[in-house]
Amino acid sequence: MNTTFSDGSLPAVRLSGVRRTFVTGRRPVVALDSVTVTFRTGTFTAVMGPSGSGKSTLLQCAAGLDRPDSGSVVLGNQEITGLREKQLTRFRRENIGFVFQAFNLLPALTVADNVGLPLRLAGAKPGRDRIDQVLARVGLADRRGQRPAELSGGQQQRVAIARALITEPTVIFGDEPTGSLDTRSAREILLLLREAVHEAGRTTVIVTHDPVAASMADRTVFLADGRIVDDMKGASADTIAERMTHLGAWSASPRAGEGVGRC
Ligand SMILES: Nc1ncnc2c1ncn2[C@@H]1O[C@H](COP(=O)(O)OP(=O)(O)OP(=O)(O)O)[C@@H](O)[C@H]1O
Repeated sequence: MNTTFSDGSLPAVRLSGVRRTFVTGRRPVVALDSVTVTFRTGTFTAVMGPSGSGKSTLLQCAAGLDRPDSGSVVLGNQEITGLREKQLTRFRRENIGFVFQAFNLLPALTVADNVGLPLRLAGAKPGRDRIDQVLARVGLADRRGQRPAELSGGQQQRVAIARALITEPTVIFGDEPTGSLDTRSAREILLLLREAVHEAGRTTVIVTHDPVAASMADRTVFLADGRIVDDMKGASADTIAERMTHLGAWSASPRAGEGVGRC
């Protein structure tokens, strides 16, 4: 059951006591250790932490792409951990938008067909006006007939954002959405995500290694060893980078020091 915050806002996503363990070798790896966190409607949150701290697992569980061993995930008013696979797939299609580091566009389809794909998969015929409207929002109105390979990385990611927006999802999840982009394109993508939050009221949660990207979110949640160890609102890139340094992020990560001051 969802509760309302004192300012009247609703939680878009609530994870309660979420635990996720992977067993591959002899010892189980606890990727998430009783994580409880709420993402409010109309907010932009960045999830940071050292490599292997559980960021992607958190995102996957929150988005219903992975199932926790225990605990609950409520998206809007729907508890998703108990849904059967078919119901979950349908729920994801209708309520969640995804943006991945690798864009995940279909190369044989035009930009317009890529953007309309989530509606087609849901059995609806995407209207041309609707697609054009969303493409205009990401600044690609004149690219509707092109194939992804004819676009830059930043433009491809803008197509992926348009595809995520077309169903007007409750939540947009991004797993390192700026990880493959140059500084300028990364900033443009983050501004678009911010616009989706602050102008259209979407809730957005991204995983990032970049303190500058995180500083463009309203809030940064820090993970270490599968637990939430800090939660900052409106922090600067320097403050976020310092926190990451204290978590041993740069020394433990193969991406040592990467990201600071990227955007
Ligand atoms: N499918 C899997 N099978 C086995 N172990 C996994 C699996 N997925 C994640 N893990 C383990 O769970 C832990 C958390 O992984 P996760 O990918 O969530 O971390 P992360 O913070 O996103 O890391 P990175 O920043 O390097 O992408 C790691 O120890 C990882 O090896």
